Amino acid sequence: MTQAQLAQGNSPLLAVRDVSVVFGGIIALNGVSFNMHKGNILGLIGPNGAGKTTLFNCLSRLYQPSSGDILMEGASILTRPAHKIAEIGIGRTFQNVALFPNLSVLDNVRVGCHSRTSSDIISDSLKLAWVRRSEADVNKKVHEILAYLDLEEVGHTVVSGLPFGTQKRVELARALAADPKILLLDEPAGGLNHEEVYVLGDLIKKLRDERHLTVLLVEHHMGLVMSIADHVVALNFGRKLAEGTPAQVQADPDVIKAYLGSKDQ
Ligand SMILES: Nc1ncnc2c1ncn2[C@@H]1O[C@H](COP(=O)(O)OP(=O)(O)OP(=O)(O)O)[C@@H](O)[C@H]1O
Repeated sequence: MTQAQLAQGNSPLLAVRDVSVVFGGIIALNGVSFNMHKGNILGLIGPNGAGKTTLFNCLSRLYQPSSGDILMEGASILTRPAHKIAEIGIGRTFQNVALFPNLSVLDNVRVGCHSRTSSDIISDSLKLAWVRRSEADVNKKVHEILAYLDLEEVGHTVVSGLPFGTQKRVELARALAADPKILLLDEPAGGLNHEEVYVLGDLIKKLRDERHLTVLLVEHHMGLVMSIADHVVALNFGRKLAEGTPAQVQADPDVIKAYLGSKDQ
């Protein structure tokens, strides 16, 4: 058990309970359960078609499980629509980046703050004092996040003109702007070069250590997962194959077999 788990009495921040997802005749997830503990990085791995994206989409509420439950701080998230998950502290990034390409970096990150501000059209148009205060707070926060992620220099640049690696960092900045407790990262290393993956790994660890974020990382890049995850869950054919520390999962015969194929093949 990690220090973080000991400190919180081992009750999970997020609990996946016996989750199954069936698409027509295909069982994409079959009774998957695991816990995510505060301040941990959890790596979700598995070969192609294992069910990682399906589970990620359940956590971000794009898919509704056919059975089972997902609890955040003890309360089910399954009644919440996808556009309301930021309010309960779940942030996400997308595999292929889903920013507003024609807006600046600053404006994209401002959008992320929106889920945590409570303005309305009348207060906005009258520029009431509390709206002005809230705008100032948003600007302060956006600049703090850009500085944290080393994006200040490109703050006024339109996103579509930026390299892919930088766009991924902008997406991370937008997710952080909503003050998430849990950050769901969908293949963040996809499309990055060796050096960028290394920098990304350091950044994710920094978010855990300095901002006390809990991170779920769906990733094919084994080097990244095994070097930064506190806990790893391996899926195969929709079932949980193994879980434990990176070293335990890497040494698990069923995991090795799933990745390499059996000797008979
Ligand atoms: N919308 C869908 N409709 C029908 N079947 C689906 C759907 N989404 C996923 N599946 C099936 O569910 C299974 C799990 O797929 P999923 O995409 O979750 O796996 P994955 O581990 O993310 O794979 P990859 O690493 O290739 O992205 C696969 O058999 C897939 O074909």
